Amino acid sequence: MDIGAAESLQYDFSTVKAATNNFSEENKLGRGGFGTVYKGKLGEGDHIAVKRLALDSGQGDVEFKNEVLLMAKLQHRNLVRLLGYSIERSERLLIYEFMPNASLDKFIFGMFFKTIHPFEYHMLHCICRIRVLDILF
Ligand SMILES: Nc1ncnc2c1ncn2[C@@H]1O[C@H](COP(=O)(O)OP(=O)(O)OP(=O)(O)O)[C@@H](O)[C@H]1O
Repeated sequence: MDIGAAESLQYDFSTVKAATNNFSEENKLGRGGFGTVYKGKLGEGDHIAVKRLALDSGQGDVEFKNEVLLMAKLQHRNLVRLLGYSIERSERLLIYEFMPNASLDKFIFGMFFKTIHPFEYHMLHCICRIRVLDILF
């Protein structure tokens, strides 16, 4: 793994915590198989979506950073960008660009892929979270 590249994607945990108003209920966007997602805003910058991974993932730091690096390298106009990650003790956060119409993507993705196995569905959905607005308009 390119440690330098991984470190450059790392966000300060307290900054992300503050950006999501301390992971407040009001900032909650939804919950998936791996944890809860919160809306946040970094300073005067764009909105972000922060996935707070469930604490019992059992994944080591190196594996986690490897996956983040891999996901961050996947860039396409119809893929939601992973901006970075944050780690503090057992806490792991994934920071994505915010998609205003995220709830629609599940519906559309489901229409196309609902016949495949749930695990494959989950993996595909993780990789291909669709930028619904881009596709529809
Ligand atoms: N980048 C994002 N921008 C805006 N909302 C998001 C974003 N990512 C996730 N969400 C919201 O958070 C919810 C949970 O997302 P998450 O990716 O954790 O799980 P999921 O897609 O519902 O299921 P799975 O865990 O099986 O992938 C989504 O349904 C969506 O409403």
